[in-house]
Order: sequence, then C-alpha cells, then structure tokens
Amino acid sequence: MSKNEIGTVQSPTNAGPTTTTSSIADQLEVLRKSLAMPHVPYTSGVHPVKAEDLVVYYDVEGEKYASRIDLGTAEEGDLEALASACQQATFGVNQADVLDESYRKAGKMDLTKFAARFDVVASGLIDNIGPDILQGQDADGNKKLRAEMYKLNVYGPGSFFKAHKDTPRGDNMIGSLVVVFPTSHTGGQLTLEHGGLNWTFDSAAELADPPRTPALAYAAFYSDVTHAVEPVLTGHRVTLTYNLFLVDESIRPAAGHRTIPAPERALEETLRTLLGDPAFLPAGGFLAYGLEHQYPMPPPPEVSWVNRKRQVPPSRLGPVLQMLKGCDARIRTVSQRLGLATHVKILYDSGENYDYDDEPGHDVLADDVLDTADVNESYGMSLKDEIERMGVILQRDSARAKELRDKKKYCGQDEDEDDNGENDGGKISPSAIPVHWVTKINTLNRVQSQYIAYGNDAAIQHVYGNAALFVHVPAVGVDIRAAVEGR
Ligand SMILES: O=C(O)CCC(=O)C(=O)O
Ligand SMILES: [Fe+2]
Repeated sequence: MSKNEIGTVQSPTNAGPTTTTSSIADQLEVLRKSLAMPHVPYTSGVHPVKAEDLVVYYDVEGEKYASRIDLGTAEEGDLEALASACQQATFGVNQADVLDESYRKAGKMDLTKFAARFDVVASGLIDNIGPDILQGQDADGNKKLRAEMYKLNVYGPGSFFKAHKDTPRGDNMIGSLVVVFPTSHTGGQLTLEHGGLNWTFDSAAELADPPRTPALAYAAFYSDVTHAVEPVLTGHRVTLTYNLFLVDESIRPAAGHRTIPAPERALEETLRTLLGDPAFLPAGGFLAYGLEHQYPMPPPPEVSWVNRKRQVPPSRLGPVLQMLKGCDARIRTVSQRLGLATHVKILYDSGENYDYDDEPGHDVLADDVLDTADVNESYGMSLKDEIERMGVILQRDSARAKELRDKKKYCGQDEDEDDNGENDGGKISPSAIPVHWVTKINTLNRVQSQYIAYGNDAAIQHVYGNAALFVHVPAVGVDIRAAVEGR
C-alpha cells in the first residue's frame, strides 16, 4: 500500500470553494464546509529499513547476559523465547496500570529490559510521518515532532487489545506511533475510530504482500483516536510503541542562546555593512562563493518532451543546501539570518569548449546540471548558444576576469592584454546579472554532461560545470536591505 496520509484519503464530497462566492456569508459557508471535510486522523505505511535495524537485544529473567533476536529472520522458536521473556501487558485506567486479560492480552517489555537497534530518527521515519501529523504546524520552523520510545510488545496467537485511547503522558503529547516488525503473522490489525468513521490498518498484510524486507510497518495517530488491536490468529506480532510530542523549538535554548563564533559574527557584520551601502549591487545581484567541501552532485536530469516543449524536472540541488558543511554552512546560516536566499547553482563557461579567441564565452548560471544530450553541433547547433539559452548570463567581476586570464595563460593560449575578460568584446548582454565573487570557484563539485561536437567527425564530448554558492542580494530599496541598513 502506498503511504496513507492524514487528511488526504477521504475526498470531500460536499466541500470545495465555489467560483461565485460573492458575500461574506458565502465565504463563511465555504470555510465551514472545508472544516467539515472528513479528516483521516492517522498515517500509516511500510517503511524500508536496514537489515540491522531489525535486531533487538533483551534481558531474560535470571540470565546474566542479554539475548539477541533478529526480527527479520526470526523463527517461531525465537519469537516464543522473546514472548516468554515479556511480562503481561497492563493498560492505564485513571492513572493506574491495570492487568485484565479480557481487555488486553499481550506481552510487554519495559525500556530497561531491551535495546532495539531501530532508530526512529536516523531511519527517516519521524521525517516521513512528521508532515502528516504536524499538518503545517512546522511551517514557521518552530514546531517539531519528537518520538519517545515507550514499550516493546509481543502479541502471540490469541493476543489482542480492545478499543481504547492512549493515556496522555504530558500536555504536549500529540499522538502515538506503533512500529510493527516484519515477523510472519496473520490478524492483529489495528482498527481506528474517530468522529464516527472507522479505518483498519492490516500491518501483517502490508508487510507480506508484496514482501518488502527489510521493512517495518507503522501507524501514527492522534491521541484522541480510539483504537484496538484485533486478535492475532497465527504467528507473533512484535511492536515498538512511541509517544509523539509536539515540541516548540523556539523555546529551546538553541539558536537564540548559542554563542555565535567569531568568524560567523565577522561574516555577518561585513554582510550588513555591504547591504547598507547603496553603491553595493544597487540593482541587485549575487554574492558568489566557491564551495569549500565536496557534496554528491547529480547527473544530468531526465528531460522529456511534451508537445515539443522541453520538460525540465525541478532542480536536484536543493538537498545539497541542507547538507552544507563548515564554511559553506556558515555562509548560508548568516545569509539566512539577514533574510537573504542562498542557492547552490552550477556555473558554466559557455566558451570553455572552444578556442577562447574565436568564441569568447560567458559565465552562465544554471539551477541544475544542464542536459545537453540533444545538442548536436553537426546540425548547426552551437553548444555555446544552447548553454546560454538554458541558464542566465552573469557579469564577470574583476576577480573572476583575472582568474580566467590566469587560466588562459596557464593553458598556453595567447593573451590579449587589452582583454580583461570582463566584457567579452562588448558583446555581453545588458541583462547580465552582476556578481561579486567572494571566494574563487573550484572544481570540487564538478558536473558533466554530454553533447555532440562538430569536428572532422562528429564526436561525443563533455561539457563541465562547477557548483558554487550564490547568495541573492536584492536591489537597494527592497525591504531586506532597508531592514539591515537600519540596524
Ligand atoms: O500495537 C498496536 O497497533 C497498538 C498498540 C496500542 O494501542 C498501545 O500499545 O497502546
Ligand atoms: Fe493504544
């Protein structure tokens, strides 16, 4: 089954904005209807994990050493051993733990008795369920979902848990998460009820068909959802349960109380000064930085054609921005604090594949690796023109022009003293974006694409680009600059 998302499974039959809502009353009605949309108060699915995530170490009463079970490969005998190391599960009634096998029949292990290798954060599960459970509450970056492991449970044949709501453990508890290991069993479905609607999550069936190991089944639901575990018919159903909390990041002593290290402070101060200077990029532009660290770079994107239009997928460089390290990360952190957007982009020199004197190129900035597979110079296409068409042209500041001059010298090309590389013989487009290169671009994060070059024979050649960090500086007068200037 594909992931079942809160709020998206049931489609509204009686709601949806109308096109001719003229009065406030009409608008309020639309609002009401949208609030009355049936809402699915849980999210569930199957989550792939690493094989070692299925290992659990556990205590056995009277034994000095822990036992180990691999729940990806465990056989009945192994599972029976785990079950017999459990205590009888209780449930909460009026703040007391009650043992009643007519209400709940299952084995439990407290946190002090076992260690599970599965990590709800590192496995990505918490990130997977987060958006469904948070429903945009994290939009301002302040709210986060935190999962606290609670118990390990074993439901052998005939085990069940009748309908209940979980005992809230703290004001900020928002729900529960159940993770079901892929041990072979039937029955043990989780049934859920909320607002008069019912759902069933058959984790055993989800895990078995098609068999997807190593994987875990999971269900996360809000605290006000009544739920039950149907009787297990065969085999053992082994689960980890977690309490889910909504934590307010803004009151954590994180960013606010962090002592800003001197290099970061210095960077921030300089940037502020620059932004406050009306002569600095008055019409806006970029501050550009060579990347200090290496990151995984994507291959050229899969471009498709629909109705003769090139369909370029969204840039895959966004994730790199989340992984920046060291100095690269510092640039982004500081820029972000000043309200400036940072991007990882690819810089191409559109003249790089040519003798520079014949075809002086431009610096071309692209949002992703370029797909030049359709460029065939023997059909009269020019790689240079195509690159310039696929990106935006940047001006070359004096630092960049010098760098190119040095490179040319190094490569043994004739150097024209008058050509400072900046204006490419006056041919640079007036719309070229001004850039200040703060640190030199390098080839640590090089990307390559193929094209067909025209020579004596048409031949496959490569075109290279290099990733760098670009901080967008708005024009003087834009709010961000005004705000920064005012400090
Ligand atoms: O195992 C499940 O699916 C749910 C367990 C449960 O409801 C609980 O432990 O409170
Ligand atoms: Fe429960």
